[in-house]
Amino acid sequence: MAVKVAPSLLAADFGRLREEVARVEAAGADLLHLDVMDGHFVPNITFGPQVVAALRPHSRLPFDVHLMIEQPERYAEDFLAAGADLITVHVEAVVHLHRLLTRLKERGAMVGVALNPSTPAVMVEEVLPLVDVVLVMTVNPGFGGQKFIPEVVPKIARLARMIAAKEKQVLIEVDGGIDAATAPLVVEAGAQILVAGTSVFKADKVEEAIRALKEAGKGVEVCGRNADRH
Ligand SMILES: O=C(CO)[C@@H](O)[C@H](O)COP(=O)(O)O
Ligand SMILES: [Fe+2]
Repeated sequence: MAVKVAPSLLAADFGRLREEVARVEAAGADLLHLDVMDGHFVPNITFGPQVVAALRPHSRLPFDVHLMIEQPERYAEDFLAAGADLITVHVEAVVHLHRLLTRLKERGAMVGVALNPSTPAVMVEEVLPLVDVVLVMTVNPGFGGQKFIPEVVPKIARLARMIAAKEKQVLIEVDGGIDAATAPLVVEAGAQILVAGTSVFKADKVEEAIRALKEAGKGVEVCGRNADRH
């Protein structure tokens, strides 16, 4: 499968969100990554479902909503109603994860589970049959423009092996500090969706930045086989 690129709106100009979405869509983005932060789970606050709903009519891209909030079970359905296609919750933020994922799947959503850099891969093993995506944070969540944490790469490979053993299609998404230099490392370990904020929105040429991320995936076999090297 070709690597997909999900520009993170966190690095966009918040005064011109609609134009910024159009800019990355025209430049070849595959999904739009929307970071929701509550000032509790992470030390930063972004936006709520109203912003997602306001952007929804202006883009054909699948909306990939990354909830960095406590008690996501209180708000996840509001984001679905606002137009999220894929909704991702942090395993560290939910007590009854199986219940929440089941409820969201029943609503027809694509669902993801996210892991902070310090959270082991095994924390998602029991819910793999319920999810479409595992989001591996390659920075500590809360801010854009942080430095990629290379120690997370072996966890991507472990997850890829875990998924291959279950014979269920689950995509691995990576988020934080992804650019043309770090993308090959995560793709080789098994990542299939690359979230990129700074390296896309702050690039001189957005189209070239997206192309460079996709190129990073070419010639690298993904998902499981290369994972054995780690
Ligand atoms: O979820 C987050 C941060 O918590 C990310 O989605 C960032 O927005 C990625 O930004 P860059 O590291 O690519 O600048
Ligand atoms: Fe994110």
